[in-house]
Parts: sequence; structure tokens; C-alpha cells
Amino acid sequence: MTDSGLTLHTDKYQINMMYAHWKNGTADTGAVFEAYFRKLPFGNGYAVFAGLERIVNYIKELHFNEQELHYLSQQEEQYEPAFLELLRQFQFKGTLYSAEEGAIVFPNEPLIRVEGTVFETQLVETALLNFMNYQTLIATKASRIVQVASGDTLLEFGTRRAQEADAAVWGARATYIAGFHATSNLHAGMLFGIPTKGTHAHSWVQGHDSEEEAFLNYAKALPDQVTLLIDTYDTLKSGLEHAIHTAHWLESIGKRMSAVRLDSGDLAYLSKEARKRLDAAGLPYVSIVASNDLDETLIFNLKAQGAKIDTWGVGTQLITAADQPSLGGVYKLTAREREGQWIPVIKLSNNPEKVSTPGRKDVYRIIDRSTGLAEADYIALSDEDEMVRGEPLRLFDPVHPYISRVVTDYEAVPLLTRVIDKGELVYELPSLEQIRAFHQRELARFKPEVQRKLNPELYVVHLSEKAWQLKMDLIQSSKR
Ligand SMILES: Nc1ncnc2c1ncn2[C@@H]1O[C@H](COP(=O)(O)OP(=O)(O)OP(=O)(O)O)[C@@H](O)[C@H]1O
Ligand SMILES: O=P(O)(O)OC[C@H]1O[C@H](OP(=O)(O)OP(=O)(O)O)[C@H](O)[C@@H]1O
Ligand SMILES: O=C(O)c1cccnc1
Repeated sequence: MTDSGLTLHTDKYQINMMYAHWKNGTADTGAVFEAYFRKLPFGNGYAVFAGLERIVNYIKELHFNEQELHYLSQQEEQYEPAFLELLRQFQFKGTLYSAEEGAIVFPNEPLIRVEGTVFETQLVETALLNFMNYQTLIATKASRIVQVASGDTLLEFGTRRAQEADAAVWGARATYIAGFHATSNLHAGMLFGIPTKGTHAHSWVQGHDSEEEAFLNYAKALPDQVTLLIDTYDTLKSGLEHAIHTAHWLESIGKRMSAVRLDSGDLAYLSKEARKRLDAAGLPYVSIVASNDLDETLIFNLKAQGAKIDTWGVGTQLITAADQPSLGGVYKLTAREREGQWIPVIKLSNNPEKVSTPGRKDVYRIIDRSTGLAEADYIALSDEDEMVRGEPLRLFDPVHPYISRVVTDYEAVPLLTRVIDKGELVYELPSLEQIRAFHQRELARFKPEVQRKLNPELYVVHLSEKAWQLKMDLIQSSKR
């Protein structure tokens, strides 16, 4: 089996709809889709947008090769050869707007808007959601951990327990965007330039006649990067003592041991004891790394217990987003072309939260000029511009429209940037370091109350009156 790329990384129903459009002569009809999620993950107050780079790479490479066309020709749908020929000619000529990676984003606002023929905009749904949902989820989980670690070093250790290889690599990248400092995954390091770090496994110690010999052999081989895992037999009685010997030996050859790693037991108690004994042995520079099924709650608790841990190795809980394994982002048609006119469309639902917001929309972050802080996000139809001109803006609560306030001294910063214009890439993909720095700047625009991990303050995403009215009108007319 050879893997020919990501073009068929899509759900069959997309191809079926494309086929049906082609059969009906509507394949070239214009469509606007918007991708968004409805609920913040982990009870967090914000999400960290990620996935754009992979989406752009995917769209750039999007074409049907002979292997893929042959495979499609064998499907039970019996697509006609002329349709497959159309796929052979296919190129994405649509336009894509997106939030930038590292941006702080909220539920129910468009994070990506795709415009083009219904043929091409439908095709990209599955892969686009796949990349956005996973990477945004992991970046958000990582951001919670970054928050509680308050400046300590964070290492991403998840690969072995990730949901397969792509998740490990792109997940590592997402954690770096959110503020992790390094990954153990060398492939992610090579692909994206993320710093890499590694200690050693229990097998290194088990594979020697004694722990002491294991430590010494490791230190001899890698004298500049010695972090010793001290819990294979008995952390305090044997591991720590042997590590101290090794550190002294390293000093005798003019080197300094980096750290000891704790991977089981009471990490608060053991780290405090280890710190005391390392300091007493004249080794205050040897830092303490901890790992073992850590997440933001455990790290927060360990810090509250006074743990003396400098570096946190975080794997399974982070890379699998164990407490919420999917973001649930959706891709909804918001407008379509009919006889040369754009018509807004809606998706109704018995669940009011699932009723889509019709029309081609933009999102603005309303920044209070006096504080520099984000006040709210504002979704408006794309032809509205009063917020760009800085006119007084009424922000009302869509659930209770009588609750409203007017903002005057603000700047409206658009969240969506044009990335692909009629098939041409018009956006320079930032480097990962730029994305990481951008993320920090964006986060600083939010009050600590929105950023806190537990019961954060609700940051409101408002709809313009025009967008709200359009939604109400379409709900009414659809019911009729
Ligand atoms: N002081 C602490 N307070 C709260 N949780 C802790 C503390 N120390 C460790 N933990 C966490 O408790 C969980 C269980 O750790 P513990 O080492 O007892 O079990 P284990 O991982 O099964 O041990 P082993 O690897 O020896 O089998 C881990 O997720 C660990 O991170
Ligand atoms: O607990 P996580 O957050 O997922 O972090 C990664 C874990 O992976 C390793 O254990 P593993 O038992 O796989 O290998 P080892 O023998 O090297 O400890 C490491 O020691 C950590 O405990
Ligand atoms: O380098 C480490 O200590 C490491 C790497 C991956 C998983 N667990 C630990």
C-alpha cells in the first residue's frame, strides 16, 4: 500500500455531493462555508487556534492523481468517467480566510471562511476540520498547562501514547505554539524547528548490573546532557544517592549534571527531599524534572504542595487531550449563490445552540483603547463597516437582547485574514517562533479573569444587529 497524499483524506459524502452537483449542473455555484466550534474545551475561558499551516499545505497539494482516480472509479457509486476527468483537472481556486495560528478564539465565531464553487468548498471540509479541531484542542490543553506552570520549563513527552504519528507530530507543534519549551519527538523537531530534549528510560538502568554503573556510563557518554532517572529501584535511598555521586564525578571532569528525573511516587515529597539533599551535597544547580501522567490539575496541586520541580514532562494527558478528546468544530454553509445573487442560508435545530448564523461574516476583536484589553468579539455581516470606522457600537446579549451597552473608544481588529485568494496563496506563513510570540501578545490582551483555568469569566461574542436580525428573519421564514 502506498500513501498518495491527502486528497482522499475526506469523507465519501463530499465526493458524492460533488458528483450530484456535477450531474445537476450546479458544481460551479458559489458557496460560503464557515468553520467554528460551539463550546470551549476543558471548561477553559478561551481556545488557542492552530492548524492553519497544515490546512494551507493540504490545499496547495490538493489534486487527484491516477491512483486516487482509479480507486474512485471502482466505488459502488459508479461515478461517470467524465466526472473523474473533471477531478483530474481539479485545482482549488477558492478563497480562504482564517484566524492566524496562536490567536485566542471563542465559540460560535467563524475561525475559517471558505468561498468558492460548491464543488471545491465542499471537498475541503473534512480535512480542514480534522486539522483545525485537533490542533486547536491540543494548543488549548497546552495553554492550560502553561498557565499553571507559571514559567517552569515544559517538555512535551506524548508521542508514544498519541493517537498515531500525525497526532504526535502536529500535536507537539501545537503545544509549542501555546508555550511549551521543547518536545521529545525528533521528527517534530526536524520538521518545525522545535527544540528537542531527552533524558533516559528505566530500561537504561535495568540494562546494567547496578544503578550506579548505569548512571556513570550515561554520564561518560553524554557529559553535557546528563539528566538521570532516579526512581527505578528506590528514589531516595538509591537513585538520588547514585545521582549525587555521578554529579560529583562530573564535577571532577569539569562538567555539571543537568537534572534528576522523578517518574513515580509522591512527586511533591520526593522533589522536596531531593532538592534538600542536592543542595546539601553542593549541587544547587542540578534541577528536578518530574513526569508521570501529569496534567494541569496535578501540576497545580503539586505546586500548591510546595513541590520543588523545575521542569515538567507531560505526555499522555496532553497529547490525547484525555479529559476532552475532541473539539467538535463544524463547517456550515452560510451563503450560496442563486442567479448571480448571494443568499444567506441557515441550519435549524431543536437545540437553539445548534442553529447556525446565516450570511457571510467577519469577526472583530473590540479592543478598549484606554486599557488595551479585549472587551468582546463582534461578528458582523461582511458588508458592515461601522466598527472599522470606529462608530459607537451597540453590544447586546443575543440571548437577552435588552441587555446591551455601547462602546465608543475602541479599535476593531479583524480576526480573519485572507490566506488564499482565488487559489493563490497571498499570506506569508509565519515561522513557528513568530506564531508563538504572536500567541503571547494576543493572550496578554485578555484579562486574567478570562484566562483563569477554573470557572473563567465568560468572554462574550456579540452579533451585530444586522446579523442578528438576519438570523431571526431566516428562522421565521424557514418555519413558514
Ligand atoms: N503529591 C502528589 N499529589 C497528588 N498527586 C500526585 C502526587 N505525587 C504524584 N501524584 C500523581 O499520582 C498518580 C499516581 O502516582 P504513583 O506513582 O503513586 O502511581 P504509579 O504511577 O502507578 O506508580 P508506579 O509508576 O510506581 O507504578 C500520578 O498521576 C502522579 O503524577
Ligand atoms: O506519563 P506521561 O505524561 O505519559 O509521560 C510520559 C511517560 O512515558 C515514560 O514512561 P514509560 O513507562 O512509557 O517508559 P519508561 O520505562 O521510560 O518510564 C516516561 O517515563 C513518562 O512516565
Ligand atoms: O526524555 C524523556 O525523559 C522522555 C521522553 C518520552 C517519554 N517519556 C520520557
